[in-house]
Amino acid sequence: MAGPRPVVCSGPSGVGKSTLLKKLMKEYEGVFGFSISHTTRKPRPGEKDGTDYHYVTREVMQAGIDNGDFIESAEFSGNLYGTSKAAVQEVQSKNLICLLDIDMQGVKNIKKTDLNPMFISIQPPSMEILEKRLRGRKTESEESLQKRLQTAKIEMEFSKEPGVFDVIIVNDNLDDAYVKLKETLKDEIDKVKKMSS
Ligand SMILES: Nc1nc2c(ncn2[C@@H]2O[C@H](COP(=O)(O)OP(=O)(O)O)[C@@H](O)[C@H]2O)c(=O)[nH]1
Ligand SMILES: Nc1ncnc2c1ncn2[C@@H]1O[C@H](COP(=O)(O)OP(=O)(O)O)[C@@H](O)[C@H]1O
Repeated sequence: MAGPRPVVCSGPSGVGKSTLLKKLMKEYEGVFGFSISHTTRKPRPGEKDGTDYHYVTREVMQAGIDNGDFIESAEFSGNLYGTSKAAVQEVQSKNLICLLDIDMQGVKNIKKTDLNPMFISIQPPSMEILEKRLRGRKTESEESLQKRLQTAKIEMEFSKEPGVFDVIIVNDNLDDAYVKLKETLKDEIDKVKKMSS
């Protein structure tokens, strides 16, 4: 039987998706499970293979895609990213709320599947603040940063299309955005807690 309804979080690079999702998983251990995507990008300092992503070569990833192992996949800023069927099944088999952190193309493609998640858009207060956060993270080269900012503009336009997202959260003050995220997910959190008690 299918578990609780999955949750998709999407938004431009540097907006704070990972920060918010990590907070959520820390506070609600045993409620949420992260869908660990595959990517061809290199791990950043502090990122762990099998926790943040499965880091693979383009050849391995493409073979998996050709083999039908992925629910969706996309090219983002020169790298491949994708959600494997196994990643989602792993979380759902434990009856946890499956959290997916995916880009705009992933959102479009997931809408064509029967996953039926809640779609949440995380937005920056402004493009200036987004750039400041991305620079402050110190993970990107100038070239990668510019690419991400270009894509961010397209993602921001997409998020304004009616009916794409169920909820829009502006991540200005982190604590406020986190409270809004928790409020959005309150009913699902309560359901999972009740089932496991
Ligand atoms: N379509 C899709 N996008 C993904 C997947 N995993 C991560 N992404 C997106 O890829 C983009 C780049 O992710 P990442 O390299 O970790 O950079 P960050 O967003 O700046 O932390 C982000 O928009 C993620 O949401 C996936 O499995 N599928
Ligand atoms: N509300 C916020 N105010 C200030 N800085 C933030 C806020 N949310 C996240 N950050 C910082 O912005 C940077 C990008 O956040 P991150 O979670 O990596 O974004 P994403 O996963 O969306 O790419 C990180 O350095 C993070 O600590």
